[in-house]
Amino acid sequence: MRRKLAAGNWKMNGGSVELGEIRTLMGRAATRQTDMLICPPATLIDRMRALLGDAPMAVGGQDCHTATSGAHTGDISAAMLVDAGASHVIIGHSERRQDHGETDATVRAKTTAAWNAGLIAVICIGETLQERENGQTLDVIGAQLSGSIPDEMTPATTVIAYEPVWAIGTGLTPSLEQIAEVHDFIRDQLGARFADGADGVRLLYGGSVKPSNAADIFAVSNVDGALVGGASLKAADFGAIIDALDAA
Ligand SMILES: O=C(CO)COP(=O)(O)O
Repeated sequence: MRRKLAAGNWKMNGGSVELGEIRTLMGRAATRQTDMLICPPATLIDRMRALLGDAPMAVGGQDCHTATSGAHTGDISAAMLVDAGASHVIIGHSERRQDHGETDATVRAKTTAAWNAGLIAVICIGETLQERENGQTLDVIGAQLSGSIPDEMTPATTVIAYEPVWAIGTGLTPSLEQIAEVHDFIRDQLGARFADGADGVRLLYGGSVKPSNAADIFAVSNVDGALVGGASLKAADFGAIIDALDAA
């Protein structure tokens, strides 16, 4: 049985003030029906981990470099994220693919770097609106899966987030049937490629998840949780999403 996971991606938002929002979520972590992960900006990882103390909430980065160290101004290695207190890292978010030209090969190399440092990789995939309108969604997802995930994948080290690019920050979401189609497809693809244990990999849906649509989305087959952007910045909203996941 896969444990559910509520993951928040703060993106390039949040500072000392927003950090305090975490306190109100700490009580919910005690229920442990749903695993919780927050990925704040790298500047907050250390302080967030310290603030959480022993609370069973994971803290993650939003990206890491492929190299372990070296002359890469502005970049952060996976080992540095671990040193700051992170246990997870988001890799291949569509905003990184778009803004920084990250390809499936980049995502694959970063994932290996993350694993080598002991991090759990949250690998993001998803189609653009044009790709969906062209009927290419499953082809795109299939190619991203095979290109982005290294052969050494295990359920313990990997989470996959399906985030349709056109649903991110837009208030738009795919229909429940469309979400089911993609999540079932991802599960099948993983099963075909990774005989052992692919069934244990958690599949998150991301893209305009909010309290009002969370319960419906979490009832969809092969949806094991959510990767939440905007709504994860407000403790009340993220808490309501966690509640929906707990009840699913
Ligand atoms: O990109 C996302 C999470 O990684 C989703 O963002 P929103 O929840 O703001 O649409």
